[in-house]
Amino acid sequence: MSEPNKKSLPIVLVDDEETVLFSSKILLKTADVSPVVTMTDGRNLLEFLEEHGAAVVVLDLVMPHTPGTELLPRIKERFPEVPVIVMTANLEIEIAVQCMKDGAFDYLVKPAENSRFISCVKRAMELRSLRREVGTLKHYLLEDSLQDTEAFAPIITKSRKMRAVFQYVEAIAPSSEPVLIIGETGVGKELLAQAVHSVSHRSGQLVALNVAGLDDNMFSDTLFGHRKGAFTGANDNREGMIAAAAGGSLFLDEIGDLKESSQVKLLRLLQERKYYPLGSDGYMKTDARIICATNRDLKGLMAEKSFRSDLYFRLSSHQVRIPPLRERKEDIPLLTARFLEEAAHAMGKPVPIPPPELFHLLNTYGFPGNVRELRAIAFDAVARHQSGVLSLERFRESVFATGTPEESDAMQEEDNPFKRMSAKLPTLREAEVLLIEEALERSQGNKSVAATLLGVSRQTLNYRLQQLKKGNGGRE
Ligand SMILES: Nc1ncnc2c1ncn2[C@@H]1O[C@H](COP(=O)(O)OP(=O)(O)OP(=O)(O)O)[C@@H](O)[C@H]1O
Repeated sequence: MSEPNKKSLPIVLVDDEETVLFSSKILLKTADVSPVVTMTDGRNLLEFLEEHGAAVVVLDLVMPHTPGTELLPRIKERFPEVPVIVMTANLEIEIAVQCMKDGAFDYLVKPAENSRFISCVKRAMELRSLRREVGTLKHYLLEDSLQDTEAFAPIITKSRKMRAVFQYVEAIAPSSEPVLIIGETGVGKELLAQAVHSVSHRSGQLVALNVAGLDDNMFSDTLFGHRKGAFTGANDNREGMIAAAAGGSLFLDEIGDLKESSQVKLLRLLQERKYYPLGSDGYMKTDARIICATNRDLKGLMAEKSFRSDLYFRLSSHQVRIPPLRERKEDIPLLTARFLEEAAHAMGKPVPIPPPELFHLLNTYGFPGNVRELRAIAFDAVARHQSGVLSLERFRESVFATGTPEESDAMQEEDNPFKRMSAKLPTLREAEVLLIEEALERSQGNKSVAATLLGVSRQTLNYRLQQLKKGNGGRE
């Protein structure tokens, strides 16, 4: 059966006794299980499932028109993904065995104990949601397609790795479990968090909070809000961000920097879906989906005991890693073109033409600041540009000569290859050969780019190459 949409699928109760239906519906509602649809006649069931689908079917076995024993095999044949719980007043072990053979999820004897009934329905719902997720994942992996391209439109990419990320995000969209987005700084985690929210079509809004640097009180107050008089200066009730995210998503950025005392509170929120505003004895409930992101190594932080492992495991039910830009270089031209255009519009200049060798040059670079760094480089180049074709030299300066002071120091101390040489230094000629070879390799043989990397003109590089070929290393 095709999934009709991503809304919550109903729990369908089928029983000829209206009173049983009524009390079961109320019972499920009080346990937060909804939506519930009831039917007194099993003859309409298959048609209903065809049209609306179901999370779970609870089926009475003894009914006048179509007994549950007849319906069960037909449901399993046409809708194998829907778990069916069968109920009967008679405890007949042979019927139970037959139902389980026919694919029933579980078997309950009427009148079923309330807690057993609820837990059975909840387990069946979990199974259904897993089947739904696996089904969607399979569909994406086989079809390589996205249903909601709009949601991902702000993320510019043609990388297969990113496409796989989108497919995964779409597959987990209906789930209400948290999502953890990891990746280096500037890879686009916040953009992806927005896409996770858009693709899940929740009715509420996306509310974002950067938790780095928040002490525990600030974290609790910002997230959970407070009641009037909770502390000095709390003159009014204030709603927290979690309330603003009702029906939507809460994005917690820099989660690796969350203080340990706040980690406990977040864990409780995730587990119980409840929170206490500061100064309140009564709890509030939330249905907001939690999306977290970090560029820190959470496993490393767990090993150092600065990030709780129970929180990590709770957060990472759905984990998404965004690859760094150097692992998807095919995105560099697209992103550069977009950023040059954006920069030109922002600065009221005509969109500049990138020089043909630009992408070779950019491909040689590792982009530690990822897309954010590329964006900054493009904006800087446009700011300094006058007209026509952009100067490759401008990019070279941005890319290779704008290391931070710390980076320059590190270069002197650690990365200077000569410092590590215990034996004799290479001669100038040897060093020149090595440098030229390395530049040509990095630029994949493109001489203009190699020359730019070496800080000389193409003519000079050609001249040096000719001299080296002749074997005189440039001696006149
Ligand atoms: N694929 C992309 N297409 C367009 N813009 C992008 C893309 N990826 C990132 N950006 C832009 O790069 C900048 C950084 O992205 P973002 O803030 O999402 O990164 P981040 O991974 O959350 O970084 P940090 O870890 O430092 O918070 C933003 O201006 C964002 O719009």
